[in-house]
Amino acid sequence: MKIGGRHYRSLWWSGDKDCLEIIDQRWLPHDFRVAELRSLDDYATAITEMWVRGAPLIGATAAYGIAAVMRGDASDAALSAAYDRLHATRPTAINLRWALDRIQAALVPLPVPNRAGAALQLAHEIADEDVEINRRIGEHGLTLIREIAARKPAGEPVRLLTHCNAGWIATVDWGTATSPMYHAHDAGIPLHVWVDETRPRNQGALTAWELGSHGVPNSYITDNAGGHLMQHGLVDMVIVGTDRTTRTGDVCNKIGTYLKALAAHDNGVPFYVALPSPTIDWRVSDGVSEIPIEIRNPREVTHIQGTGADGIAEIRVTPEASEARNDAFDVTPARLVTGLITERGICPASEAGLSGLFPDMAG
Ligand SMILES: CSC[C@H]1O[C@H](OP(=O)(O)O)[C@H](O)[C@@H]1O
Repeated sequence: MKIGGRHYRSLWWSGDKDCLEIIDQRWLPHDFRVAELRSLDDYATAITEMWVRGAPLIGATAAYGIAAVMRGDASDAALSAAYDRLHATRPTAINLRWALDRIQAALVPLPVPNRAGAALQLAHEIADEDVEINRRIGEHGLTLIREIAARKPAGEPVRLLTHCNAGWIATVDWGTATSPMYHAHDAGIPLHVWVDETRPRNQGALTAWELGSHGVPNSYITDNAGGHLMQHGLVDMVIVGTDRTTRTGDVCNKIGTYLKALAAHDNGVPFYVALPSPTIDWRVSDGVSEIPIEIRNPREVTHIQGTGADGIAEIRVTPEASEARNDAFDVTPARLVTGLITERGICPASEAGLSGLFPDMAG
């Protein structure tokens, strides 16, 4: 992703500073700030407080967190403590466990003196793999957008709707749901993206910011508008990301995704999910009953962050005494999902579909 003409990943290891540098998403879209993560506390705070967010990016950050700890203490005890601390940061995105399990399995058999170097190398590999996975998701998703474009008069934009930010800034690069958008835009296909604001944290503003930075036309809409736009024939396809998808194709994603899927189903609008394979949880079959849903601080609901004459500020939107509940994710049953766009191709949201593409992982 280019910002001001310079290519950035969402995070990168700085050999000079001997730390991980991240784009600190707390201040986006109003301010572009880079933060440095050094200690285990830094990494845990960055994930918990959403300095970095998005399932794939959380996983990559955790891998670098283990690598950072190994540079100081590569003992079994330190590895185990770091795993537990990072695993406890956020419960829903499966990429966190996937990355921690992968790096722990690689390090445990190694002699302690070899672990720091191996951990950093594996963290780099996880980050690089994410970029390639998302690039391929973009290529496969592009075929769907091309098919829609072919049915339209020349020059008429393909209208996509997306929820939350499953974009470049939710991954190391490209994004998942946004990757097909970038590929289609770069291929010259006219697009218009309806971007759900995505209360309570308004991650849609991140999507609007990154799409705008790449020149992709988009409109920021309220979460409640999507169904209405579909009823009026203004949405050709919905494409969202996921934080954890079951082996049967149930899709856990940002709160509100389920409602969009219901509206899409009711209006015959294709509903696709961009799904990197590290986001598949092969251990669970029923998403609604088995996926842990993160309950976040109600303050994220009662207050909203924005910018104005005095810079970035947070204001209360509810009465002082109001209580709030902040479930951060919901689960869309596979029956409402038209298809899953993976790095290996597009498949139905079903156990047969996923195991057909990933026989080496399905077990
Ligand atoms: C490419 S996965 C992005 C996924 O993660 C987001 O959740 P959060 O912002 O809380 O980390 C959202 O569910 C996105 O779809």
